[in-house]
Amino acid sequence: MNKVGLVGWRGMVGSVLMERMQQENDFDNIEAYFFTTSQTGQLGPDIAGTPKPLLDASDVTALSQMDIIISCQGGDYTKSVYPHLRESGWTGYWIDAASALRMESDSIIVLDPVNNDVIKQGLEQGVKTFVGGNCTVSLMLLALGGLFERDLVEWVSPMTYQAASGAGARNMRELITQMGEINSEVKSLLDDPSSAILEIDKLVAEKIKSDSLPKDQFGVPLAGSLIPWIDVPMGSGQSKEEWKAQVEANKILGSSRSPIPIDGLCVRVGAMRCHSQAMTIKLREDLSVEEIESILATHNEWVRVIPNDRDITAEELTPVKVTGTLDIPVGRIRKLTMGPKYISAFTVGDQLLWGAAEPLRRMLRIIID
Ligand SMILES: NC(=O)C1=CN([C@@H]2O[C@H](COP(=O)(O)OP(=O)(O)OC[C@H]3O[C@@H](n4cnc5c(N)ncnc54)[C@H](OP(=O)(O)O)[C@@H]3O)[C@@H](O)[C@H]2O)C=CC1
Ligand SMILES: N[C@@H](CC(=O)OP(=O)(O)O)C(=O)O
Repeated sequence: MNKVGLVGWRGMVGSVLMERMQQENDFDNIEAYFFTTSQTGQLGPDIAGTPKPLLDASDVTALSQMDIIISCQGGDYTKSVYPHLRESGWTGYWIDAASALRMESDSIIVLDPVNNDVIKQGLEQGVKTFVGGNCTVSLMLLALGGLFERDLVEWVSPMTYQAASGAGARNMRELITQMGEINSEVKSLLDDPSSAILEIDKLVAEKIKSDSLPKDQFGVPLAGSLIPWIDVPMGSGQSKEEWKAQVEANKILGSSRSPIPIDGLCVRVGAMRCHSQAMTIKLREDLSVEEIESILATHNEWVRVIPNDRDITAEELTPVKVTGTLDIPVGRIRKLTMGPKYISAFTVGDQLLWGAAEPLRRMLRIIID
């Protein structure tokens, strides 16, 4: 059995990965070793047989005993350990959630329902580094996979509504705390049906703007508001999150032709762990909505086309419906007034599952099966 080293297993992405690996009995097919950056020697998780002491995640000699390493520890860890490990002569498989190695020429961004052929070809050619894609990119490609597969997309402009989880566990806590504090501020007025809504609104606005609202993580309020910027600025005027859409999507697709333009604005909203995206798409052909729906629905087993109906959309095409599942609903598909080749679509996906952990878990299975 392959020796598999797990780094970052107790973080948010890592915990979701552990859960999925248990659900799919992946531990039956590997010899698991748990590493840590902060708890060396402490007893590891009760996941894969008898708990063993945790190994030091900075110990290149210990890491190099592994056939496969999966890291959900983050980009700083990858940058500090990966080069030394490779320099030491280690030729095992490195599977990573962090963005650090995504655009390297000797790595493949993994999303096997979309680029299984690229992955298989890479394995045959001896590629050993496989990285999960940015969450919004992976979720968009799973939703629109059918159109990309048939080369029907001339360009896409995704406008995102990204959940707090993308910024980390502490940010999720901060969002809920903000929500609670805002509610507390007007609780007695809310309980009184005859109270004036404008008074409630005034107090809520004052609370959101006040210094007493906790905002150490996001820097500004998120509850009752939104943040139209994610990650650092690029010289192009894009945020880094926006820049990733085109470069990563085209790398995943492995297209040999000139890159498909993919660009839009990325916005943080007060959802917990599901990212949503409203997309304007220019197709290369004038297809009927029925044809488009059929192409999308048959691409992979997780995508679900939601009819462009008000009640069904409100029930099925929301973060609340999708959270904790591998479903990728895509709806609001209709022709736009700009012309017959312009369509809209809206999609939602769990950014910790398909957006982070699941592509890594599936890559492990591709290697070991
Ligand atoms: N959050 C996201 O949406 C996505 C994240 N990623 C990538 O995954 C990386 C990890 O992200 P994420 O899982 O959110 O990071 P977390 O902050 O949840 O976990 C990272 C590490 O922090 C350490 N840690 C310290 N205190 C705790 C604690 N109380 N509970 C759990 N872990 C603790 C753990 O390392 P140790 O056990 O060694 O101390 C853990 O592996 C990111 O840096 C990013 O590169 C990729 C896609 C999406
Ligand atoms: N940047 C994403 C989460 C993330 O970790 O992305 P990446 O894996 O590309 O660094 C978000 O904030 O929603």
